[in-house]
Amino acid sequence: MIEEKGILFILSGPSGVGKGTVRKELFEQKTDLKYSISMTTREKRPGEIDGIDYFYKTNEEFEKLIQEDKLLEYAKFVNNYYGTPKEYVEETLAKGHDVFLEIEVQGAMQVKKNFPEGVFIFLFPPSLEELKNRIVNRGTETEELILNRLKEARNEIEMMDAYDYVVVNDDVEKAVSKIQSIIQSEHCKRERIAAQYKKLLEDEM
Ligand SMILES: Nc1ncnc2c1ncn2[C@@H]1O[C@H](COP(=O)(O)OP(=O)(O)OP(=O)(O)O)[C@@H](O)[C@H]1O
Ligand SMILES: Nc1nc2c(ncn2[C@@H]2O[C@H](COP(=O)(O)O)[C@@H](O)[C@H]2O)c(=O)[nH]1
Repeated sequence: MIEEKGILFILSGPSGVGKGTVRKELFEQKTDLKYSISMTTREKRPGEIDGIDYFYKTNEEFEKLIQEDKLLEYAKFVNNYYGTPKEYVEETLAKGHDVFLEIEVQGAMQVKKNFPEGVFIFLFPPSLEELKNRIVNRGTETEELILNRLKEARNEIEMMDAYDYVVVNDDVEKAVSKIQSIIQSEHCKRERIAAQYKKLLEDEM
């Protein structure tokens, strides 16, 4: 029997590189991917909606989810918890849909341990200066939080080699188009494996 599970795509990279912007644009264009909405303990930003941007949790609620093993991965990032709901991802993949995660690097490395067959994409800034400009100009963080996020960014960039693909986000449209190509290419790889498997079965008959 040929396995028809969906593919897990993980988009990661330093804070402010444009993961959310690129992911939103990708989902404007590509509708058959399923986005896994994360859980977080951070404060809602103006305009964010519970159940669309994140599922907002208290620390106690989040720690209960950890204890109950309800998260595929989680990380503490600049004093807040972030995590991926396990059941949603597993059930959606089992139904044959591709799932897309947009998460930071520590979490991506946990996913890699449990889902080595996932496709790991690192979004890279055109420069560290531009990364800083993007976080500052977004205007959602205090100066202290911006500095903390930039400090993390240096460690995160060092993990780039653990990823399958690196996409430079100098231009949103170009980055989305590259991610679309990666998705197509991964599907072609799976089709090749399925075809080889089918041929093997036919040869045995
Ligand atoms: N290619 C780009 N060129 C110029 N500005 C960009 C580009 N991509 C994203 N931005 C801008 O950079 C800022 C940060 O983008 P975004 O919030 O998507 O980053 P992020 O990686 O999701 O950040 P975080 O990890 O902190 O959530 C936003 O103001 C966004 O409009
Ligand atoms: N490990 C995880 N990281 C996540 C998840 N959802 C989002 N994130 C990442 O956290 C930082 C900060 O996000 P922000 O919304 O406060 O700017 C960013 O890198 C996100 O990609 C998750 O489920 N797990």
